[in-house]
Amino acid sequence: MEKQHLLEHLKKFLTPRRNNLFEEVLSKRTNFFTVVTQDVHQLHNTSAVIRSCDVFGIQNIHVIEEHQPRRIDKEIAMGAQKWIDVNRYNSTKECIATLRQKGYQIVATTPHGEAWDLEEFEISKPSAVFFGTEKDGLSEEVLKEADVRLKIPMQGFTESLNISVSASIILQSLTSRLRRSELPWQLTPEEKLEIEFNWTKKCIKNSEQLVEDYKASQ
Ligand SMILES: C[S@@+](CC[C@H](N)C(=O)[O-])C[C@H]1O[C@@H](n2cnc3c(N)ncnc32)[C@H](O)[C@@H]1O
Repeated sequence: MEKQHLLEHLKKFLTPRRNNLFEEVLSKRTNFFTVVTQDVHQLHNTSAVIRSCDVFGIQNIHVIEEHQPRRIDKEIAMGAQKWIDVNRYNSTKECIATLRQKGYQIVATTPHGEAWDLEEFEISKPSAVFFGTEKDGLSEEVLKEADVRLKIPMQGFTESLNISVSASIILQSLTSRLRRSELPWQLTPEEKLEIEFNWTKKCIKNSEQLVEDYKASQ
């Protein structure tokens, strides 16, 4: 309740247009699907995936950096990382365990072998959708651990799609079907409050001071 009051206070420092936009975007956000990248080499690829998460309404992305440095390309994400929760891991094992604990099935995307075609993939379960590196794809560890494998059917000579292109195609399909379904895909009121609070704070220059002043005045 205190956070709700604090948010109402902070919202006075934003324009009505900005506050309405936050509410509109939040009403379309989901945690029903979440995205995971595993040791992606090219920063612009990770950043492009983050940007697609924002566009398709995925609130959380999980970035595994077991063999890659911890950097995200701000320019290419076009500021999208400001609106998305980026969860970082040093180990694939830890990431999988965390996501399973949150109730996600593990979905490995791959251009090879036995896998569900995207349009036939059953969307009824909360899913963490894993994407692999540019050269080698997902590790054996993820492919073995996965509950389901998923592929975008390809008709040409090329062996695979670029990772960020495949993330966009998959997210577009999954989220459009999800929003047409009766599944409980929307964020909870608690999640919405937390996210709107963080977004609002990020848009106000002296937000920390305003929060302190407000608390002191109560
Ligand atoms: C450039 S591909 C990796 C190619 C790699 N040689 C391999 O064997 O997987 C990078 C990532 O994009 C995704 N991807 C690419 N093409 C795909 C397809 N047709 N279906 C599903 N995912 C795909 C997968 O996550 C893959 O790990």
